[in-house]
Amino acid sequence: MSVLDEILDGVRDDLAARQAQTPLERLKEMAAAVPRPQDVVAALRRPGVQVIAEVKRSSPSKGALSAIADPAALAKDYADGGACLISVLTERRRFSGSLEDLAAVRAAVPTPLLRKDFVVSSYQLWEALVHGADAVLLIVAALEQDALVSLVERAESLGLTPLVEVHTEQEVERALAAGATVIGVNARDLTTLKVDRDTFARVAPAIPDDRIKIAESGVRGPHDLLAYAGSGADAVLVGESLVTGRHPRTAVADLVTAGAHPALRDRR
Ligand SMILES: O=C(O)c1ccccc1NCC(=O)[C@H](O)[C@H](O)COP(=O)(O)O
Repeated sequence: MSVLDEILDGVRDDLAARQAQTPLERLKEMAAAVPRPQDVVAALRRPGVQVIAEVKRSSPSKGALSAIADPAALAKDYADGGACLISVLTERRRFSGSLEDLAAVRAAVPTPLLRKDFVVSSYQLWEALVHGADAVLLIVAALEQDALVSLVERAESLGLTPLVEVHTEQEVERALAAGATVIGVNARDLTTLKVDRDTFARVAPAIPDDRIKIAESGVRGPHDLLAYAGSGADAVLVGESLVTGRHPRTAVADLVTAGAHPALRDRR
């Protein structure tokens, strides 16, 4: 069984437990009381290469990364550094995240938020909405095509922006067939966990220019942002190097400064 399959098994078990505790109808009532999600596409279309900063405590590939006792404080650093979107991992077993982290970050910053999880059911979209997300990750490799299409449609109908994640050209075809506007190319192969920074340059040409292209994983600093930008990335998603570094606000600000270089503005 691949790591991704193991993660998905745990996600489904945890999801069943939450569904038993909070029926969908109750979640829908709660969603009626939260503001409509922000326009993430507009945020990602700003000039230059945008920075998505991730709240990530641990990972299957690296184990424990950072205790992050106060995810809201970290998110404030990210927002102050100029992140255009903050990604909050909510998967519990392998990433030590939670929906409570997402709600705490929502209460602390006005920046748009991405619920980063392994979404397999529309129930998780309602959870994302209730806990303050503006966008949700949908991983092509984790979903049959019918489920992907229906989750993209359902997310959009709730006002959530789906970030559809791919790793190969074939997965780009599936993302496009599902109508994805925002497509993330993950340099990490979720079956082997290996990071290959050349993945974006190989896969991104299959993504039409009217879509938003995000380079995910493996960004150690401005030089990696610039390399991804050179291959056409509109944004980069960064986790490990920010949570393991000593100065997350400065690290985000350095990335934002690199992404705002005049040569990278007005490329769209
Ligand atoms: O990070 C992992 O080990 C991982 C394993 C299996 C599925 C997903 C995984 N990570 C999610 C991500 O894609 C990253 O958190 C995100 O792209 C940031 O990457 P990085 O900057 O390399 O932490």
